[in-house]
Amino acid sequence: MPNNVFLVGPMGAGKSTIGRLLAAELKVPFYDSDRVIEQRTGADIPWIFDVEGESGFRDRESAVLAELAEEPGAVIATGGGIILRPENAEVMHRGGRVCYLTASVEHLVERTAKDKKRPLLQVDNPRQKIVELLEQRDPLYRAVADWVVVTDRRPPKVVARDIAERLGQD
Ligand SMILES: Nc1ncnc2c1ncn2[C@@H]1O[C@H](COP(=O)(O)OP(=O)(O)O)[C@@H](O)[C@H]1O
Ligand SMILES: O=C(O)C1=C[C@@H](OP(=O)(O)O)[C@@H](O)[C@H](O)C1
Ligand SMILES: [Mg+2]
Repeated sequence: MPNNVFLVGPMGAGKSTIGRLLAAELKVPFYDSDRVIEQRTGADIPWIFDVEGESGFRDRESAVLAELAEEPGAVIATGGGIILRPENAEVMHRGGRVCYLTASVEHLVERTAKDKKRPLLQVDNPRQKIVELLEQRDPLYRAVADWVVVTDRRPPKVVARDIAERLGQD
């Protein structure tokens, strides 16, 4: 039975940042599904969205997730849209435990404003887009998650330790 930890949640929740720290804390490998998709494609995410569309990106994302879920014990940061395809929820359940990382809209807006690598947020009103995505996706994150961790006003290292402790209790 694989014993991976999957981090799910909205853009800016800290999945990539906290995932890396959590893996170091647990001394297990770390994978960020977005980075693996970019390696396999030989192009970055904005290029994939531009040329292949969101559905092309989702196809690649599901294939990479299925591959990473075969790891025996790793921390896997997913992209914010991983829960859009129901089969991905199944794959994560079979592959280990799922932690839903989230934060207030204010924090998500602030944390995602710094770079332009998220195609879905390159709109006139990213805040409104974040709110809409959360409304659509929050129930899906909750449905797949074994537990929820709020990252507001807590540095990534503290959140990583909190998750590591929680994993040790299970
Ligand atoms: N708990 C936190 N407190 C403050 N800043 C954070 C926190 N978690 C992440 N960040 C910052 O927010 C930005 C987005 O984080 P990232 O890990 O890429 O999120 P995600 O992968 O969930 O989209 C990065 O600049 C990161 O340093
Ligand atoms: O929410 C989404 O649909 C997406 C989130 C991104 O990952 P992060 O959640 O790590 O920013 C990345 O997969 C892509 O831009 C699409
Ligand atoms: Mg990320």
